[in-house]
Amino acid sequence: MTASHRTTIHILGLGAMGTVLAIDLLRFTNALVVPLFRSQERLAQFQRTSGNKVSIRKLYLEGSPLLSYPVERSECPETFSKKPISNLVVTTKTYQTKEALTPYLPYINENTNLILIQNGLGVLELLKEEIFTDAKNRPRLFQGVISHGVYQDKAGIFNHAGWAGMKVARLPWTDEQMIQKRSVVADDAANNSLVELLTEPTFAKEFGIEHSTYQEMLSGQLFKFLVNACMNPITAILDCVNGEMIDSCGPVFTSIIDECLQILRVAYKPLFEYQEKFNGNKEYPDMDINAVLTTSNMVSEVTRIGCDINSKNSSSMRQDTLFLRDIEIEYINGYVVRLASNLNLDPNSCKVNKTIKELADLRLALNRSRSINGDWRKE
Ligand SMILES: NC(=O)C1=CN([C@@H]2O[C@H](COP(=O)(O)OP(=O)(O)OC[C@H]3O[C@@H](n4cnc5c(N)ncnc54)[C@H](OP(=O)(O)O)[C@@H]3O)[C@@H](O)[C@H]2O)C=CC1
Ligand SMILES: CC(C)(CO)C(=O)C(=O)O
Repeated sequence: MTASHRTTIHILGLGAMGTVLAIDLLRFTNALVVPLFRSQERLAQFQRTSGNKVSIRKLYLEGSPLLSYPVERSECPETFSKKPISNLVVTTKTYQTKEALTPYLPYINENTNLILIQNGLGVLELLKEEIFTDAKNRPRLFQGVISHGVYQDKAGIFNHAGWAGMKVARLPWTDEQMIQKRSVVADDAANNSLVELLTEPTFAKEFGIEHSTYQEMLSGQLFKFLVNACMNPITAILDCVNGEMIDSCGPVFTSIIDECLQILRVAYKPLFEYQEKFNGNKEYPDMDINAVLTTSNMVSEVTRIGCDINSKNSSSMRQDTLFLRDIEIEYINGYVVRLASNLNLDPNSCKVNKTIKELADLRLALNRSRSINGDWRKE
């Protein structure tokens, strides 16, 4: 990339994740960062209340400084320039993806780089089956598995609480492209404008970017999925802070993880067979997935990451149930239930995750009903 060249990157979903990414792109690259809002009203609100600036408090830095950077351009469907989009980041909640993308579909084509930065699984299937159904006009797709932790406080300020990086890889549109050669990574690093931007040395170091093959990213995505499949619904259902359940969560985590892994092993068979087929072949990276994604290892990893490292955190799903917002359960435990059905597995094979999903939905419904009808326990 020449010094004068400026990459434009649109961000659809300027919430916690959109903001943490936008700030570091503005700090460490010369990219033109363009947030896309849902409506003229939300765009005007951003311009009025923030003075066209994105801000975040870096809690992990000495003195917790509040960083603010001006945004040169921001748009919404009504004001959009109607030019093709080169690079698009999607940082909405998973269940908001389709609605958010719809107004911009005429400007997304086979030359667009689209990166999903979201938790959970299932959005790839949604893009294939409901959004980009014409195989000839599909964007180049990427996934970011992000482990940074950001929450919005009562004053509306985003707080970057945990620095933990992001794994990035190109997503395959077909199952046959699931296992990638190292050359795919090298080619994108040299020729793809989005990857070039995300791997610019200063930005990549400061944001913690790890660019890899799909199978390497996927193993990290399944790992993170298991963390979310345990931590998010259980903290929401019990209405507790992550660390409060550290001494007693082992049995329920074991049931959730064991069932998820049995289903994921069928759905992602090429990944679980990777080691015996590809390790030792220089064209592919070596991986040890079967040592990492075991029930006992994952129960201790989920407990360590969820309840110990994030002990003082309130999970994103619990936060959503407290603020009466929709929850991402269909893309976490609900995803495993849909997989079991799509794979024609015995309905009993997903009964733990089905029950956990139903209880999380019930928790949200109960909180919503109490906000209207009052809390009967206090009467
Ligand atoms: N927060 C965290 O620490 C982490 C979050 N994640 C994952 O990242 C993803 C994003 O989460 P997070 O950033 O926390 O979510 P937020 O709710 O903070 O942000 C979502 C943003 O999307 C915007 N949005 C929704 N619908 C539209 C639309 N139709 N058009 C334009 N913008 C829209 C929302 O705007 P509006 O206000 O108008 O609704 C909001 O600004 C989730 O999948 C989450 O699980 C992953 C790791 C950590
Ligand atoms: C890691 C964890 C569970 C931290 O709370 C998280 O990812 C979330 O809250 O969504």
